[in-house]
Amino acid sequence: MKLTFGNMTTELNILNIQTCLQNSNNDDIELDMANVVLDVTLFKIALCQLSVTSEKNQNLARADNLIKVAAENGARLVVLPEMWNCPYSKDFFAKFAEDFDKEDASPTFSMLSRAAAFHGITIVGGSVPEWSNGHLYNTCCVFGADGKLKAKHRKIHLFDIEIPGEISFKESEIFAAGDKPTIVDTEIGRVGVGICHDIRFPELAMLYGAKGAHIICYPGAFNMSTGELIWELMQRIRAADNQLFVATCSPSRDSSCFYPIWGHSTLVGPFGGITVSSGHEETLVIAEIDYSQIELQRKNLPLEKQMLGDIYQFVDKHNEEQTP
Ligand SMILES: NC(=O)CC(=O)C(=O)O
Repeated sequence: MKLTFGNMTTELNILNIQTCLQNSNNDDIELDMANVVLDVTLFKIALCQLSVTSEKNQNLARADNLIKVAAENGARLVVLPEMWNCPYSKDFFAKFAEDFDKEDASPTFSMLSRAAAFHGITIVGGSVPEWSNGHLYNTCCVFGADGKLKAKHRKIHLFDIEIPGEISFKESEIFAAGDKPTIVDTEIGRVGVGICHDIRFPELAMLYGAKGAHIICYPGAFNMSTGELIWELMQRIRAADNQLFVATCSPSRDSSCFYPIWGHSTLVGPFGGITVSSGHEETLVIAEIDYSQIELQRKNLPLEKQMLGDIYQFVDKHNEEQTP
């Protein structure tokens, strides 16, 4: 297993990782953002770019282990990929799905909850297929450091694509779509959640930005065609437009499967620059997040003040209110 930091990929070596981390102090600061007061503004995030197999138990064990390594290396927020307990394939989604309301019957839910509590970390649990009331969803669970479920995001925008000769895939043939955005207060700040194709819809990210998100996490599994073209672009523009952090986490690539995945799990800062990005192999990416960068970027370039509300306005339909 490799570990990635900045431009460097290394065999797991704790000293190496830590000497590469930015030298910054740990002073807590208060952010003037949507009245959110945080007690942590500088912390490590881990992106678990997992290799996914057709053995669910193996996938769970791999994820459990990578979460442990991430926590041992100081990560306070761990993000998993889209569809990490199950191959990204219509042949597997229903077979691997779990009903989270029956916790005893949901090994995935139990493992994530236990790991979050044991390590005292926040986990954005990637996504897995969920059964609920006869429907199948592509769902991300967020667990707090006490192991309790904090939020559940069901992929809102299902990925239907038809590029002749390249790719044909219709999630809507098997999944039902989620019907609401997900923004949640955690120990490491206010987190907006989207799953893969959700990243293509700027309004969702704007909504999270307007509601004071510090970071948007997008577990994703972009394919080879769209991955090369726009995976990085999407993340950078969502971060730059909204002046916040964006983290993506993908499964690693298996070139022999029906849906080879692009990989390249990434952290982007509020200036739109890439903090760290992986290749396509299995890896654990650890990086430092400093929320004072959000404040700095917004002070240097006050987009919110420069917006022309009398010419255009963003309407938050979900709450039937206008923001900002
Ligand atoms: N899983 C997805 O939603 C894939 C996607 O968006 C892509 O472009 O690939």
